[in-house]
Amino acid sequence: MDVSVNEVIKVCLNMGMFVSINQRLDAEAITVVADEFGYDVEFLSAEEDEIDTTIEDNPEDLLPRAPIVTIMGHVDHGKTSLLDYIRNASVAKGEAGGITQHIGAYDVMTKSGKRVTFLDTPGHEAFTAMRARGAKVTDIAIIVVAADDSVMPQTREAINHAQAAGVPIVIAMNKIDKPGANSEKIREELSQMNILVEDWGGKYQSQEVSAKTGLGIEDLLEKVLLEAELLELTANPDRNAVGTVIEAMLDKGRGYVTTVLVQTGTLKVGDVVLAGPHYGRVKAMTDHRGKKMKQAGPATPVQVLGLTGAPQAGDKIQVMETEREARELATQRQQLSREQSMRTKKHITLDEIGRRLAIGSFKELNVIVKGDVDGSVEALSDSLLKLSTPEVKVNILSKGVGAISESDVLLASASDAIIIGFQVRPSQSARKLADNEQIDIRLYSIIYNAINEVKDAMEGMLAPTVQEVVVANAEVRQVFNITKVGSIAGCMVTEGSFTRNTKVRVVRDGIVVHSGDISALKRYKDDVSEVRQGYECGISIKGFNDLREGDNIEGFEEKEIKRTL
Ligand SMILES: Nc1nc2c(ncn2[C@@H]2O[C@H](COP(=O)(O)OP(=O)(O)OP(=O)(O)O)[C@@H](O)[C@H]2O)c(=O)[nH]1
Repeated sequence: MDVSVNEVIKVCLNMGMFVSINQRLDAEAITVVADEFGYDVEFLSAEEDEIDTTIEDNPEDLLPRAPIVTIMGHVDHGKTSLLDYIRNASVAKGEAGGITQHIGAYDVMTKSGKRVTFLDTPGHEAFTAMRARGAKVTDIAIIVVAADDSVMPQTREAINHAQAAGVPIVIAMNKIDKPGANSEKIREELSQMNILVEDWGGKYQSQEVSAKTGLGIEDLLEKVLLEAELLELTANPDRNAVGTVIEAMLDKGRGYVTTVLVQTGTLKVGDVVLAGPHYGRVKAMTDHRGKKMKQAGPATPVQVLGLTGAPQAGDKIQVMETEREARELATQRQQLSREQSMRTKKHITLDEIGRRLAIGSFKELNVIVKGDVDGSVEALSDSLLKLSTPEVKVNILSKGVGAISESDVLLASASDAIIIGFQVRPSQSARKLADNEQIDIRLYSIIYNAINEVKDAMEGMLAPTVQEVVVANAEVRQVFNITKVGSIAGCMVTEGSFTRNTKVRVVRDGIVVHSGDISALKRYKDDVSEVRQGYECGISIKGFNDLREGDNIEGFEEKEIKRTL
């Protein structure tokens, strides 16, 4: 802007911001300061802001590359077994020698001579955690369903997570060797969630497999390859490599060991790389059998030695021209991340919708719905979908019964969604993660309120509303049933304080089982007016005698919240 630092500082001070010359301003402050001097600010996205890793490739330089596959599914349906079988089967084909190591990813050759790369951290949590960090690695998801079991909650979740990411799905019906296996039942159950497999005239490929005997696994890989062909996956091997960090650790003998999945270009021994806030020169590379490699092309997983620290899974890694440039950028990133750990990135909230509508950048509202019973989840999801307007589309990314979990919060973070809970609560860890990630979790006990609030937000007119604010929490440690009085819960107040007038909710396994008022609040035998955090007390609840050990009693107040749009 061609103004002196002192002038900038003066403007900041006038706005009540006490800044120093070394301080970074946030986007909002920058806009205001620039405006003072008659400038408009245009923000580039974080990636554009740094170095250009998206060098345009000439179409003629692009060559087909192997697909990158993640395996997801319900607990014990055979994700790990399938990954292990595929890995070991490829060793048997004459490549034996090295001992297979779990380095986070591996690639195999199919019988038809094509390569497929697998991410070796099964499960949708890992998949979505990467996505939440901005890394898009997976091309295709294999959803494993045990044919002797059923489509389970985590099967549904995995499908939702893959779909939210726009990643095509291939179904593997596993454990087909077992006497109780019934793949027809699985097809039926999948169809109920709109996943119609090809055998039933749908678009989803599926394959019966056994991770124990290997039956059907070659066919499964061929189907994955077919799916990959439709995606026309290409990359330019003839450029500086860019990839994603899959995992990293400190090895006593070898220093920092980083598993990298090269996505484009070719990574070579001797290259200088920048990986998140770390850098280094590639000293050596090995594949998942410990075999030394001189170079690694697109879709190849390699273990890299030579970095100065351990980047996080999902960090981007890229080749730099000079070590000096890499070091400077690494230092800059370390400083930025220190500063940014205080701020968090802005995810969508209901209150934020009005602002985004006003600047015309709001086209889709992504929602995750959790509820206490199937009926209410369906009713709520249907009504929310109907709120779509020509301007703003409502997408239900995922819906399900049960407490709001960490995996829900991760999905919200990866897909910029809000979470709506009906008569359910977030688990402790989910609440913490949501705080960190700044995810808007809205809890309702009346469907009508949920729909109205979202509707108002979408019309850009969230009126002042009454919001419930949790003011106290207690754990039920013991329950006494006293004739004529009913049940009294012996509790420990773990947060805030309860008074006799505090409204309460009983939460069991994340689901609200009762809402109402306290009828008695006691310390030992005496009635008291207040009990604070860290104290034990007895609580009984008006008209509710089903208190159980392990329940949580949540105290809340209704506060009028003024919306500022
Ligand atoms: N008979 C039979 N058993 C299988 C098959 N696949 C997996 N199993 C068994 O099922 C159990 C669970 O398999 P895992 O591979 O650990 O399942 P997973 O989905 O990775 O489980 P988590 O890692 O706990 O989520 C193990 O005891 C396996 O031996 C199969 O095709 N046939």
